[in-house]
Amino acid sequence: MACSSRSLLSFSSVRRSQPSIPLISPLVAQKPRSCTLALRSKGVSLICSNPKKFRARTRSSMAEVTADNGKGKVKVFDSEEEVAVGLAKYTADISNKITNEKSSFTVVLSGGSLIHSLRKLVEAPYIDSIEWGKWHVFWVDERVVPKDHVDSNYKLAYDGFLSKVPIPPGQVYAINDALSAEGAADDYETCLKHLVTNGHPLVKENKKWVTFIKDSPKPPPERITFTFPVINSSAYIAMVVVGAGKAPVIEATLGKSPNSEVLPVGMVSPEDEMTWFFDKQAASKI
Ligand SMILES: O=C1O[C@H](COP(=O)(O)O)[C@@H](O)[C@H](O)[C@H]1O
Repeated sequence: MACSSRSLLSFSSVRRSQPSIPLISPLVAQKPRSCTLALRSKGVSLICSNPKKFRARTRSSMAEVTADNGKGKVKVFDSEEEVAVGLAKYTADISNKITNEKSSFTVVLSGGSLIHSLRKLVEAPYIDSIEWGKWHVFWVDERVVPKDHVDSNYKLAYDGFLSKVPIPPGQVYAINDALSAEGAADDYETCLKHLVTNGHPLVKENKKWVTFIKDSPKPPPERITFTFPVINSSAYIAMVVVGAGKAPVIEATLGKSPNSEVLPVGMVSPEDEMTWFFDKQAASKI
């Protein structure tokens, strides 16, 4: 099929429509990156800047603080380890909710640190609770490199996640790495359009679904990315943000005085629910 390729896995098409596109993605970077250029837009409205509004839930081994406002739920965990547990529970719960009702569950991954944060999902009890056969996996952004290249988001996900779970290979949609960035973006868009058929509001979207860039400031320079109409057609979006290095971006995004400079994450708005997963370091400035 159009978005298939020949390297680490074999790929084939699915025959039915994809009712919704849940997305698992980390925070879009503050600095423009190729994969996120299309996402750079207005700032983000205030979210949970007042810690007093937080509703604390403490378990024996995990401290999780959850808040809610117009922009979504914010979960702050004591450590990255606890973020990983919280993310596994969240993902398994949504997967079970969807697969109990539908024949497929579509998950869109990013690259980066997200894959490490998904590690608990491939451990008990989560791994055994999930109907992996109904999963369909896409990438919200991908570097235009061979799929066995160290920079490939596909390879990152395969090594750290996909190789450990029984998702049918034909339901894992990697980019065609034999094409140019432009060709790969068009090809991925065509692939998506074949899968999102009648019944989903996205079928009426006539802007680009997947775009590309060739001069990313962060190497590798060539990337493709979903555009906002596709991202925002997700039912659920998880923003997973860990480490002190991300604290200034989180402050600029969700702090008391959100940066007026345009942050792409401000354009992210899923159909049903947005959930932010932070460790204490990432949330230290909000
Ligand atoms: O280059 C990329 O980086 C971003 C951010 O990664 P992180 O390590 O800071 O979480 C990632 O979301 C994207 O998929 C990847 O291509």
